[in-house]
Order: sequence, then structure tokens, then C-alpha cells
Amino acid sequence: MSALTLRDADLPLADWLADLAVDALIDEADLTPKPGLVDRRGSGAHHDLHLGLMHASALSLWPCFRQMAEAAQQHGEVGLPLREALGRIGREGEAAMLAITGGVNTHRGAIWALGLLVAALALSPDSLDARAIALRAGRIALIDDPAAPKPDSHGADVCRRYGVRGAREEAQLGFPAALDHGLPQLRRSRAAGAGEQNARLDALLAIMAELSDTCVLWRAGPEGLQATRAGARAVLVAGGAASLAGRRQLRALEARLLELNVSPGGAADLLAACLFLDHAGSL
Ligand SMILES: CC(C)(COP(=O)(O)OP(=O)(O)OC[C@H]1O[C@@H](n2cnc3c(N)ncnc32)[C@H](O[C@H]2O[C@H](COP(=O)(O)OP(=O)(O)OP(=O)(O)O)[C@@H](O)[C@H]2O)[C@@H]1O)[C@@H](O)C(=O)NCCC(=O)NCCS
Ligand SMILES: Nc1ncnc2[nH]cnc12
Repeated sequence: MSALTLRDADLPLADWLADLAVDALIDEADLTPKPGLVDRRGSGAHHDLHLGLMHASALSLWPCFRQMAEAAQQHGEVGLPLREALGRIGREGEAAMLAITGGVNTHRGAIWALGLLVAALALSPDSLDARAIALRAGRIALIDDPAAPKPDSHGADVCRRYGVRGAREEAQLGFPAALDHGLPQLRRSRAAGAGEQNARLDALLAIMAELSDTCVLWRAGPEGLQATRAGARAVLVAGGAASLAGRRQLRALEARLLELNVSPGGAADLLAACLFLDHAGSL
């Protein structure tokens, strides 16, 4: 049975997709212990973020996700008019987020990734295959938004400096870090009996082990990215978050990231994308 057939019949599709997106952001924020990131224990490598702010930011984005789904329903196909609408709604969503957080960037990458996925699912709500949704989202991301300001961001800066793929390219390729690494690991760890929280931590680590996270590169350069990837891989090789050896490696990874002042914010956004796709496809 699909998630859409289980949806409350009175709830419009766009509202339901916005619910799913906000749920995914709150589940990501609550997941604990995440190395370097805000979680139930504290602020990780951040001085200006805390769990309450992550929740408030996620909730403030509900209207943005609903409008994105409605825009996809209205336009009905991948194309420039939909891309322009999503760009406008996304920028308004960013402004709403910054107003709630007092100017702190909590969820810019998540608005981008989840916004594209919400729109892609709204375009074809009967097909809940995660890869098909992600590839449709990628086709939207490939269209240039003529109204977009020239990128002047941390991501654009490190992509130029180090020649890596950032959030834009990750989306354009159909979210390979989420589809090829995060989601398969989530399902493998669940199947192995890890328990839901450990399976989600393993999915985050699988993404961290592969992603060119521009948040990490911005704060700690290639050395930080290498430490993040190697440390995440070490936890998984040791048995993952459900094992004692994996937990030891996770503590070592957290200590190293805090020493380097690293926060894998891009990986956190892509974990939320995995949880959204997993939830949409499994009910
Ligand atoms: C295309 C955009 C995503 C803009 O991308 P760009 O790379 O130019 O801009 P950034 O501002 O750097 O935002 C990208 C955010 O994406 C996340 N991310 C990083 N790496 C990847 C990756 N490889 N793949 C996927 N996602 C990735 C990440 O988001 C998280 O980090 C944020 C905090 O980052 P930062 O501000 O750098 O924070 P700090 O380190 O704390 O800063 P300091 O304290 O050190 O100063 C946090 O928000 C997380 O979400 C990147 O930050 C897109 O945003 C865009 O074009 N938007 C315009 C509107 C639009 O068209 N919207 C369409 C909606 S569908
Ligand atoms: N849990 C988290 N902590 C810090 N930055 C984030 N960006 C997205 N989720 C985050």
C-alpha cells in the first residue's frame, strides 16, 4: 500500500507532503548522537544553533514546502515555469527561516533538497519509487533560474577553490549520496536489527563517508573533509552505531570533528532527504 493511499482523505496532497518534509527535518535534528551537529545533547560544532532553533526553523518551512508542492501540481511538468516558481518560493522560504532564527542559516541546503523532492513527488504522486523521484528532482535542478542572484555563498566559494561538487550538482545528479549510500545503509542496518535510531545514524555516516560536504570544506578545508570521511567509514567498518566497537569509533570521530570545528551540515540535509523518501515510499 502506498503512503498516498494511507493519507487522511481530507488532507490535501500539498499539506501532506509539507508534513512529511517537516517531519524529516525534525527527525534529523532529534537524531542523537550526531558528530559535530546539533542534536538532543547539544550544539555540536555550532555556537549559534541549538535544538529548539532547529525545530523552529523546520516548522517555519511548512508553508514553503506546501507552496512548492502546489506549484508542481499547478504547472504539472518539469520546465522553466516550475523552476522559476520554486526559486521564488525557495528564496521566500530562506527569508522566513532567517527571520525565525535571527539570521542564522539552519536549513538552506534542506530547503533546496527537500523542496526539489517535494515538487518531484507532487508532479507524479502515484509513483513512489525513491530513485525515480530523485531523478525527476534532478531534472528540475538542471534548469537555470534566470531570477537567481549570482551565487555568493560558502558553497560556491569552496566549489571554485577545491573543484568539488556542491549542493547544486548533488541535486542535479539525482542525489547520489542519498540514493546510493544513505538509503541503502538505512535499510541494511534496519535489516540487521540495528534499531531505528542506529540505522539512521549509520545512514548519516554512509553519506558523510562519500559527500563533498561544502560546510566541512568551508570550515576545515580538505584535511577536515578527509577526517570526516575516514572517521565515518571507520564507524561503519567497525560494525556501525549499534555495535560497541562502532560506538568507540563514533566517539573518536566526534572528538576529531569538534577539534577541527567541523559540522557536516550538508550530510545532515541529505539524511533528511533519505528520511523523506523512505517515509513517502514505505507507508
Ligand atoms: C543551490 C543552493 C543549494 C545554493 O547552493 P550553494 O552551494 O551556492 O550555497 P550554500 O549557501 O553554501 O548552501 C548550500 C547548502 O547545502 C548543504 N550542502 C553542503 N554541501 C552539500 C553537498 N555536497 N550536497 C548537498 N548539500 C550540501 C549545506 O546546508 C547545510 O549547511 C548549512 C549551514 O552552512 P553554512 O551557512 O556554510 O554554515 P556555517 O558553517 O555554520 O557557517 P559559519 O558559521 O562558518 O559562517 C545549513 O543551512 C544546512 O542546511 C550548504 O550550506 C540553493 O540554496 C539555492 O540556489 N537557493 C536559491 C533559491 C532556490 O532556487 N531554491 C529552490 C528551492 S527548490
Ligand atoms: N542537525 C544539524 N546541525 C547543524 N547543522 C545542520 N544543518 C542541518 N541539520 C543540522
